[in-house]
Amino acid sequence: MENEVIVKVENVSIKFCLASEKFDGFKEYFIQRVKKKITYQDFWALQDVSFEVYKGETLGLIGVNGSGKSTMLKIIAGVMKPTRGSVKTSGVIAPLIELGAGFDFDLTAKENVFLNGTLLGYTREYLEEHYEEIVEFSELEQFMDVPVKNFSSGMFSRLAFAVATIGQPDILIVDEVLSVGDFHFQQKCEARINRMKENGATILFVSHNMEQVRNLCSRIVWLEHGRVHSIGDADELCREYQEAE
Ligand SMILES: Nc1ncnc2c1ncn2[C@@H]1O[C@H](COP(=O)(O)OP(=O)(O)OP(=O)(O)O)[C@@H](O)[C@H]1O
Repeated sequence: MENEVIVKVENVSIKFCLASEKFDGFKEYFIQRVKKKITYQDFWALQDVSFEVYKGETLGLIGVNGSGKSTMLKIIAGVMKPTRGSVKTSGVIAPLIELGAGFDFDLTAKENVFLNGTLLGYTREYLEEHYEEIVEFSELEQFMDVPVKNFSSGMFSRLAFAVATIGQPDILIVDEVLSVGDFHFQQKCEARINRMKENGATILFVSHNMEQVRNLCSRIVWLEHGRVHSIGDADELCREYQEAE
């Protein structure tokens, strides 16, 4: 169906309570809390954000640091609940948000493929079937029996990306993960995302790399201080955004 809405974000706002003081540790925080000496301030990270994502499109979220992009993606992924408003999604979502969040550093790369893959919802059979593909994509053939605590951050990210992207989700959420790894690996990641796109996935993409945003996205939602600044064509808004920076 043409222009089928697959993600509908309606009047989303989210409030965080920020402590007005900083504490050196939990003990100090606890004492001050018991003494009722802590005051809290409301901070609205997103205010009244609405937009729609159409099936098969790649939509980019842009905005300066702290404008609310990651928070918006986490709400769409279901990791956070909005204080007000609603998000409706249809289909399977693969969130590439905090890569390797479920990894156990004492386990080997191979053990982590099965641990993390299971956490991401893949069955053991599916993981066994795709194991070689994961190893090949991450280019870590010689390191699969090494505990991941000995991995460099690039090696770690390569493995985490390879595991997280073996499926074909309906909605792929990509938050800054293309900045991981070296240039060669970034290109491989971009190609894999493009393949998912060709296979019909709808993609929500956050990056500070405007070239990547232009390459992958057709439409943009530009956030400013947690509000929608504008929504429109990727080339046009990327140009305007870069000129405003
Ligand atoms: N769990 C939280 N508790 C308190 N404040 C938070 C929390 N998560 C995010 N924030 C605040 O919400 C605002 C938006 O953060 P967010 O990470 O969504 O921004 P962003 O646009 O993704 O930034 P960046 O480009 O730096 O990744 C920031 O001011 C951040 O400090």
